[in-house]
Amino acid sequence: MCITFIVIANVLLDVLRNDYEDLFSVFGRYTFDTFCDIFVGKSCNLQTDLSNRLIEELDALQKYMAENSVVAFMFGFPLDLKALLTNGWSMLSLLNKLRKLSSSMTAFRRKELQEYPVVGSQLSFLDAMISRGDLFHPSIISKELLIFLLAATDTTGNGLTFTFTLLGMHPEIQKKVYEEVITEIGRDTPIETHHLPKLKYTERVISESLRLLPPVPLVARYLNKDIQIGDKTFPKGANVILYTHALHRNSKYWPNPEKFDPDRFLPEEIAKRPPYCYMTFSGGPRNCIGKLYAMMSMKVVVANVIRHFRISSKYRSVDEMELRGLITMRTKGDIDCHFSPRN
Ligand code: HEM
Repeated sequence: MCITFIVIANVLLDVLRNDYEDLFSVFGRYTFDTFCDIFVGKSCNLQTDLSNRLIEELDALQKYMAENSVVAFMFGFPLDLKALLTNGWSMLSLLNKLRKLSSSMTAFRRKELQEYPVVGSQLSFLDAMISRGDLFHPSIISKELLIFLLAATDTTGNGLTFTFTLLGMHPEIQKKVYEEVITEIGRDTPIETHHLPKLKYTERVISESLRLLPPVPLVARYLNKDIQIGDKTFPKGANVILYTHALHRNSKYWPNPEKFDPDRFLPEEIAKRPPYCYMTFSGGPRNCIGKLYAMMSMKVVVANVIRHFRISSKYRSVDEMELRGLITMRTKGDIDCHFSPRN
């Protein structure tokens, strides 16, 4: 898996050397390409094929879905009529396009597997589902694939965009990450799986970035029984939103919460906090299944990019970013973060 991240992260270096439109799309394209290789077993090359607008379309879809569901959630209507009339058709046609994409990926892989069977660790996630027809009915395989595609792409892509921006805002922290990467891996040595556990400071930086700017700012639950919290009862049947973004800025758990301080994630500091005050990947039985995959992917990219580029940003505090929290969080417009090649 690590080798796929590396190969695709090397293409990313070329992307960053040239002009690009929007940084969220750049990292979204990287995550989508790794997803296709690892989960589907098919290269998609979105990083180089800029005519393919899938990442931008995913963002538009999210906007439409959020407009509909937020109002539905607030007023209990099944859908917001105004939003539905203005963008309902676009939303449905984008959803349909994604369903078709996921079905065609499944059909493609099913055919390939018949012609060139693969076994064991060579199986992609999709191959594994296809080859276990006893567990996965064909009709649910492409739906599962689509859920993973949606859950994996924006989240990791936005997390990377925020991490680099925070590194650009904090040159002293950037220097420490650079030094760790050069000491533990070197400038040109290909990154391998065994290097990753050594990047302890880099990992703290990523965790802290995901605290301060969580790519998924909230999680939702439907209560199937009454829940008592302190002196409040939340009734059965209610929809509840847990606002991760606010929890991560609560000074009771995170002193000076707006400060970017990776040492909050030193083992001894983690031990001082209740575990559920860090909800980037949610918690409990329905937490994020892709957490380790995401952390591995992000570590590879941060290490590979930082040894080739200096990063800068004009922001002096996270308050200066105009954030837009829908299903995932990003900035309203372009984010200010720049990459200049190291000599
Ligand atoms: C930085 C990157 C990521 C973040 C911040 C993130 C965060 C989350 C959060 C907050 C949830 C909601 C869980 C809940 O409702 O309690 C979730 C669900 C999920 N995530 Fe992630 N995720 C990330 C990357 C990934 C990746 C890379 C994958 C796939 C490889 C993935 C797959 C999933 C799936 C399938 C679910 C649904 C789980 C379920 O409902 O049972 N995520 N993620």
